[in-house]
Amino acid sequence: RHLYTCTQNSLSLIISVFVYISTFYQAVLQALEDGLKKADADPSVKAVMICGENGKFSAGADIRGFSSPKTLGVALGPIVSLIESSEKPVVAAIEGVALGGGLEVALGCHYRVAHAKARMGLPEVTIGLLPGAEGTQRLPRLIGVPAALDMITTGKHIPATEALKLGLVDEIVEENTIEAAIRLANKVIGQPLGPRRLSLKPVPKLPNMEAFLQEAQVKVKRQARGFLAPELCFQAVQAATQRPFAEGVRRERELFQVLLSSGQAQALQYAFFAERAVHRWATPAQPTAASTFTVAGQGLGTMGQGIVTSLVKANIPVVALEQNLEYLNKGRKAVMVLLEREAKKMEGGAQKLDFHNPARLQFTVDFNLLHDVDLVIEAVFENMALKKEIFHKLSNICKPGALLCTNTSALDIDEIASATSRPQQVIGTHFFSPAHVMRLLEIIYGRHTSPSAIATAMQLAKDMKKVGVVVGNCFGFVGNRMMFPYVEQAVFLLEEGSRPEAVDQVLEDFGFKIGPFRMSDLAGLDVGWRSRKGQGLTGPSLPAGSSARQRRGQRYSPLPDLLCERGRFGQKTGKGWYQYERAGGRTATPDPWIHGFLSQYRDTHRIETRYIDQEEILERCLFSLINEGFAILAEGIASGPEHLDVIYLNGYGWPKHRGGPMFYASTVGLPRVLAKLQKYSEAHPDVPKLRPSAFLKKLVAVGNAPLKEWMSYLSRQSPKL
Ligand SMILES: CCCCCCCC/C=C\C=C\CC(=O)SCCNC(=O)CCNC(=O)[C@H](O)C(C)(C)COP(=O)(O)OP(=O)(O)OC[C@H]1O[C@@H](n2cnc3c(N)ncnc32)[C@H](O)[C@@H]1OP(=O)(O)O
Repeated sequence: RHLYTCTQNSLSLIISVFVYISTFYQAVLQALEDGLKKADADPSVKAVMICGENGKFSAGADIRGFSSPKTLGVALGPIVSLIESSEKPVVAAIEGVALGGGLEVALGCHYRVAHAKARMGLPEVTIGLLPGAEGTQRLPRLIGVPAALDMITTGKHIPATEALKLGLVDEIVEENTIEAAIRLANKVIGQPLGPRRLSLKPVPKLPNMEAFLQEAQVKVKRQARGFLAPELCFQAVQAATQRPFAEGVRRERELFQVLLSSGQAQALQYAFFAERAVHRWATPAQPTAASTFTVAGQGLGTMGQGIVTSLVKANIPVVALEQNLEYLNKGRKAVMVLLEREAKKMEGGAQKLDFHNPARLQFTVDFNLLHDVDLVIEAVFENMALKKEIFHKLSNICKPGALLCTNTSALDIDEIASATSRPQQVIGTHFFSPAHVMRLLEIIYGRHTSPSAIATAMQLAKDMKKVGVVVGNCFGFVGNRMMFPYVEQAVFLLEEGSRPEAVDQVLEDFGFKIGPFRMSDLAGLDVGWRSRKGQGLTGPSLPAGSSARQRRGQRYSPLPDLLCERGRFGQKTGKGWYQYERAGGRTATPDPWIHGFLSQYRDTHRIETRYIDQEEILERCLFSLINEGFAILAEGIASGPEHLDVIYLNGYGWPKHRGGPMFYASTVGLPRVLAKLQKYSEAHPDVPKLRPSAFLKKLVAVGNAPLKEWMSYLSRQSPKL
């Protein structure tokens, strides 16, 4: 909004462009263009400095504006060229963030000065696009192909210190960035600008450029699994290595248009805002212990270790408790290994991990040390009796205001709370494994959980840099409840004639990192087996005379139980739905034993084997999961479809470029989802999860309502959501 220019010795005017989350970026671009032209034409102006406002350079374009193609990055390209071609040195003063179009503007400048705390990146790939304002052509010329490819295909934000090492910025400062940029501008007045114009520079050569690119392309393709943007980002950078600048820019624009019309960009942009909408979710109450928790982690198994590690990473003081010294020492060792690893990753960054200080992290077997903590996260074995015993003890020992959280993936929060004298302070916190890596935290409120307890758990998620999603209490909550019918269909498909590798392949082609059978093998088949035994579906508590393939009048497949009875627990035993090179091995190979076992099983149960095509595999698995999502919304277990999508994107490996299951359903079209469910349900009348939910039917009946209107068709919402 202001134009300062540097005269020989004094500062008179600076362009200050604020494009942080602005919906007016067209106006900003115009102002930038006008200001530059004015500065160029004014002989009293000797140099130009571009900065942001309020300590932020630019977060790039307003993502909401991407729905109208005319207002896109391509409009920025000529302005970046204009900056670069200026006859007066232009210096970028980068504070806060320089992202996307913001960083492309900085790349057009002849010099870049950054504050030590600034972050830079080209995150377009994460919203399904590529840097379309010549960034894919300038960045490799500045920092080389490997580093540029890494930044552009991952979209990662890098700290200023790393940017300096890469040569992305010329200088970093701890104090006033703008003054430093002006100093630099004054210093370079009169120096030749040719060598500072990135479009004129060759892309730095690599001795093995072709081999490097080939390898990089394979890696990008492997990781992308149908997600177009990383591959097209790669192609744009590759063009920089093969063509002159202007031709590279033309290629960049072509690829940008492909992405824009792919549908994937819309899905990713939906996901971006869905995550923020879930973050914004608030109860009328305030958190009781915001940001000053002392947390006790109870139980140092795999989950507990991850939870303690993420608490320490979040700079929250932790008391880690185990039931005996043997388990404590084992847990402590594992936590220390994780923390050392995390500390290494953070080396060179602004933040240090403080975990050798007993005031920050303490290990104990003494329950009484929990007396003063603000919040406890219990992470013991998934067993109701054990959890109730612990909650009873916690309720007696912890101070009156302390929040009691249980890490459970399916158990009833109300029943756990009933063991305490303070059910209003009991809440479920479902972490995902590995808990120090996975961002999702399902926060489950019970019948008596108070709004301030929910607010405190949300605050905890925020402090731990996790995506907290508040949901109601039901078996499996949201994520696992939707997962059950998906896995159930996968197993039914095996009964009917498919193979684990065929089902997995279809879902991996859809974009999941691993299909349901690889996932079961990884998680351990015994986990579900234990749960089914607990529910009386298999094992000794199964009533005598039960039919092998029916439970409570519904279709049931005993296949996973039969595998467990044979000791096939998955990766840990070297055999499950696949075979592995050894117990604990990770390379899954189709197992002829399983194929033989399945055909014998079909013979025994007189099931006619049939060929099942990819469409049926995909639809039965995904539509049954989505159908459950509609039931969850109708029951008021979640606030809206965005919440379900955020859970699936952050906790269940749902491919981001498909926007989440409910968004996906909206792109397929609800009438089609309904018609397919009806068809499969008629073919399998004993499978209730294929019966279309009443809410889905209603949305179709009102004319395929758009996703953002779905909730308005429900009369009942949970009072706590
Ligand atoms: C001086 C230089 C001039 C430069 C001119 C640039 C003109 C650009 C022209 C063309 C460019 C095209 C390419 C692009 O730039 S694509 C966009 C690339 N940028 C991004 O992807 C950044 C996305 N945002 C983030 O990563 C984060 O929001 C961050 C900026 C790091 C801030 O994080 P945090 O502090 O955690 O805050 P939130 O994420 O919660 O965001 C706060 C609210 O702001 C909304 N937001 C953020 N970024 C954008 C955006 N780019 N467009 C629209 N809205 C954005 C976000 O939704 C939050 O709002 P709400 O809670 O209401 O949803």
